[in-house]
Amino acid sequence: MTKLQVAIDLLTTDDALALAAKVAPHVDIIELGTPLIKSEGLGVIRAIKDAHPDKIVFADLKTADAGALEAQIAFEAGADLVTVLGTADDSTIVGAVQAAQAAGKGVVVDLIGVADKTARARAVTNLGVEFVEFHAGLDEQAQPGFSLATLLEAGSASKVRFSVAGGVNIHSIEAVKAAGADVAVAGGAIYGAEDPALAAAALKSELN
Ligand SMILES: O=C([C@H](O)CO)[C@H](O)[C@H](O)COP(=O)(O)O
Repeated sequence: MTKLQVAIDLLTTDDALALAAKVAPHVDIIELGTPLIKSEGLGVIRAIKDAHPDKIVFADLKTADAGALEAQIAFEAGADLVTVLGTADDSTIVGAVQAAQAAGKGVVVDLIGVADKTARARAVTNLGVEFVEFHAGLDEQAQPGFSLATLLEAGSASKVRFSVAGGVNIHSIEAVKAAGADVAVAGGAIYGAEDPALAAAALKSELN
């Protein structure tokens, strides 16, 4: 079954905790967004893991270098999964994977900015990552003509374990599931909703 991941792109630990409390019953994975971690530091990872020990806590580090070190400090702070950029050198990904294996945790490779996402997804899967994120970032989503469909086609073609992030919402989540994604990531569709719990529940029900 496709899991639901909420991406918390808010800027304070208090706001992240408040949102997580509302949506946790409806999601499988709680993601601390890159801007949140940059704003609050690793303490926000510990705060969310302490509040939700039963959830998979995903630290969206978007690591580009020093893979082992960055992964290790996030795992020590309570993260279960960390992201490394697909544009990083293979040695950075391997370093993070080694830190994950030592901690009994996992690495996700974020394909944001990668030209041939399908080929890179296959290559990094061979390095031992948990899954690969087919991701169109917030800036790419804002470009005229952006389409999630291209991302879904690339994910399906990869034949590896993958998640999809790129403005996934109630209108597109069924297509994400149909594409064979292991995880559907939704940020703005949940934290930007008038009732985030209701929005998360509606997204989850599309995946069941
Ligand atoms: O990873 C993300 C982005 O780079 C900012 O950190 C988002 O969390 C991801 O794109 C999911 O958010 P939505 O696109 O708003 O669904």
